[in-house]
Amino acid sequence: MEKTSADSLPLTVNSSEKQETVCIFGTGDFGRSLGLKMLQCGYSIVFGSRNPRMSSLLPNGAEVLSYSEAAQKSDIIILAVHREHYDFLTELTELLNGKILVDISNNLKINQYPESNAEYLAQLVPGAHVVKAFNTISAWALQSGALDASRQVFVCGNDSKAKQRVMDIVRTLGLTPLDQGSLIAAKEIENYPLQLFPMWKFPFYLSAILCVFFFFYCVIREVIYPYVYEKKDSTFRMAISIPNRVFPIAALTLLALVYLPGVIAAVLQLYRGTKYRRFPDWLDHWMLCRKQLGLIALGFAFLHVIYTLVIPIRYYVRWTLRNMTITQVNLYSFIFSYSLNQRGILLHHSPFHNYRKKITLLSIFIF
Ligand SMILES: NC(=O)C1=CN([C@@H]2O[C@H](COP(=O)(O)OP(=O)(O)OC[C@H]3O[C@@H](n4cnc5c(N)ncnc54)[C@H](OP(=O)(O)O)[C@@H]3O)[C@@H](O)[C@H]2O)C=CC1
Ligand SMILES: [Fe+3]
Repeated sequence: MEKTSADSLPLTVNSSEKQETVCIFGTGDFGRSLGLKMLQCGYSIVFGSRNPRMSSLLPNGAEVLSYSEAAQKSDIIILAVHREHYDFLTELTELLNGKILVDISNNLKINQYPESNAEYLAQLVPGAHVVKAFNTISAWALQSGALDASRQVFVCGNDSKAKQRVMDIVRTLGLTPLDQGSLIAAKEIENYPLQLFPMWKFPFYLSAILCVFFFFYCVIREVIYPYVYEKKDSTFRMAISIPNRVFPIAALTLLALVYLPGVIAAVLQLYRGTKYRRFPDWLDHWMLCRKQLGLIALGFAFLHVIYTLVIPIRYYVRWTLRNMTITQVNLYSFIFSYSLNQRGILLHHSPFHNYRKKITLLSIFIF
């Protein structure tokens, strides 16, 4: 009873090829979004549901059956059900023997259960090949297509063939699979969505270290050194001048760190003579957080702009300018008075004396 609609036209698979059937258990938000995306990418979808007749809003072209009927239609089953409701699977253990079960579930708290949801699933259905995937992709991102922020799908599992098949699906959906190893890694993967900004940790620490280093370097050069050698107190520089020197240095250093891993990767590929070998972990991680490094660099550049705009209105700068003006006005009026004096005009009885004061006050007001 398969319907075809514009929604379900294959984008990446040749329509003459036989469509691979994938089963999705659960017709909730995530199940529906994933089902629609997979239909669009050329898969044939069978939903498993507690109430196949009641299920509404399902994408056109998908079949809805009971859990046991749906399980028989495919050897790969994606579980879009919360962990707390996994119990019903124990009745299906026979049916699920040898099948690939994809666990996409998340928890509400970090380390909520002693074992990961994927490992729990593997215990419930020992005959199935459990693979963890998709938990870092939201239903909204799948629907809206706004996947730029979360293209990465972390995949792990004990059976390499099963894992490979899931990674193929991930690629077909236009996402990037990242092999995280065996099912033990599931616990960490399940914690990712609960950690605030996981990819921001390294860039954040790095920029903090850079700032502290350059700040102390500038303090030594511009505050401690003048104090020791000239007994000059320049501590006020620590508020604006020095940070305004640190921000652009940090921004440029971070920008360089955004481009550097690409160059290292290119050199490594040339050296190895192939682009099909994994980069070392440190380079992989560095490449993955380039966007964050770039955004922090942009933040520093922005701070540099604000501080640069603030500098001319600072008391110290205004005071220096005023002093300079007063000195200049005094000098010119002295020269002027001197030349008048030379011509025999009595300085203190002439109107120029008062005039000189006015010029000085006017200049101060202007500056
Ligand atoms: N929503 C999201 O953005 C994301 C969700 N996930 C994970 O996907 C899984 C599903 O999430 P989501 O679709 O949002 O959740 P929903 O609550 O929208 O859907 C859960 C589905 O589970 C099925 N189900 C099976 N047994 C039960 C039961 N006893 N009680 C209630 N429902 C049951 C139901 O389908 P039916 O009625 O057809 O039987 C239900 O629609 C969760 O594990 C979640 O952590 C992961 C990443 C993102
Ligand atoms: Fe500048």
